[in-house]
Amino acid sequence: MIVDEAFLKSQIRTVPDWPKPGIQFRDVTTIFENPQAWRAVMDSLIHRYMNIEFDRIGALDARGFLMGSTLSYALNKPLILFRKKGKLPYHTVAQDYALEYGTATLEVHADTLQKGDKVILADDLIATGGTLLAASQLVSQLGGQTLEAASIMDLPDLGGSRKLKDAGIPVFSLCEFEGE
Ligand SMILES: O=P(O)(O)OC[C@H]1O[C@H](OP(=O)(O)OP(=O)(O)O)[C@H](O)[C@@H]1O
Ligand SMILES: Nc1ncnc2[nH]cnc12
Repeated sequence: MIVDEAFLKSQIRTVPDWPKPGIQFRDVTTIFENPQAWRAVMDSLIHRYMNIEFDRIGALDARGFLMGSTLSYALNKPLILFRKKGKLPYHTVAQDYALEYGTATLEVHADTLQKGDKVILADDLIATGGTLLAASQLVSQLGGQTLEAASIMDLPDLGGSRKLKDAGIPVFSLCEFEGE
């Protein structure tokens, strides 16, 4: 089962000029508020990963937490939280990255992975790819491997999915906003 792309796109709100002029903000809160759309999104992702061998789900702060949590529950896999800087209490490893509208640092607990672990990363959206690339660099730094990066939507005009693929990270998105 895979959600219909046109239906999914129609359920995502676009907010022009937020948080900065020129940015078309793709607002996924409208998916979370819509049980039919949210269930279709999560059923699609669960279906994709239910027969694949992997060890952990990595969820990206903040909207990726909702996807990662649901996948972890449904597939009975450990959940790793990749958090924005300064939120995790124990020993961490950190990676700086650039966003469409700023810079940030992602952290994860240093003992969150075992060497050789295969990880599925989950985030709502791929724009420049900086966030997912930073998470996959942290996975590699800890001796793991990113099996795939899963997102609800890809914004290919910003080049992120291409950048991830070029870095050897397979990408899966349920819909794309291209040239719009
Ligand atoms: O592909 P990229 O250019 O890295 O952009 C994608 C990231 O940007 C958004 O998060 P944001 O950093 O705005 O933070 P939030 O989830 O805390 O709102 C989105 O949820 C992704 O995590
Ligand atoms: N255009 C966009 N819409 C929503 N979230 C984003 N994160 C980075 N770019 C974004």
